[in-house]
Amino acid sequence: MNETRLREEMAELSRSLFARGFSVGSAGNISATVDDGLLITPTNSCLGSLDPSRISKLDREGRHVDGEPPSKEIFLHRAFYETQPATRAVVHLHSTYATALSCLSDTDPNDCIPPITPYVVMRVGEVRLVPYVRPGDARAGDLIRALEGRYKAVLLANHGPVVAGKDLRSAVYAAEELEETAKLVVMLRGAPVRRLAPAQIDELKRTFGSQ
Ligand SMILES: O=C(O)[C@@H](O)C(=O)COP(=O)(O)O
Ligand SMILES: [Zn+2]
Repeated sequence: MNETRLREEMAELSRSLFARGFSVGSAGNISATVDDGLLITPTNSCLGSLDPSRISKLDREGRHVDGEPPSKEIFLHRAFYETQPATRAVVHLHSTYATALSCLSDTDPNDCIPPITPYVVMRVGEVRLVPYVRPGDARAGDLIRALEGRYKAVLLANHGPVVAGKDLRSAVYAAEELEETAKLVVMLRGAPVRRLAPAQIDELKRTFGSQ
């Protein structure tokens, strides 16, 4: 996909997320790679009204070369690209239920989103909790790098989800699936939930791989 089309797709998908309440105000940020660097939503921008031509562009060294000033979470996004060669897009949201799980003190940090449906296994996989740092703190990048690329999705403690994908649409769809599953997890709290069995999870991974 060429850069012009990618900018348009970033604005379209962001608008769709905003319209359905996955993001409010100026919360969240989205990035995607291009041949000579990456595009990222401008800091303090509203996902509901991005201007494709004003989206920030950074070169391969992370220098701001075009558009409005980039999201302050650039360290977080770059850490995913550095540790996951197949990742081409990263989505960070404050979507309500995933953020609720990121705040609950009894969320298992190694298994924030249990494998309760096939689709969350196929689209998201295991989700790790990353310790709290202030939004925009470069240490968020260090915390992601420490995971050595093993997780496609994480919850930032007391903050919200971050999801990586092989392209922008995949990352957005995975972020949506993570949020919908977080909603189920919150709704089912206290109920005797049946998780998918390891053999069922293995079958899904064998059949569908990482989408
Ligand atoms: O929570 C925050 O402040 C950031 O993580 C965020 O979601 C929005 O920051 P910008 O992308 O810099 O607007
Ligand atoms: Zn945030």
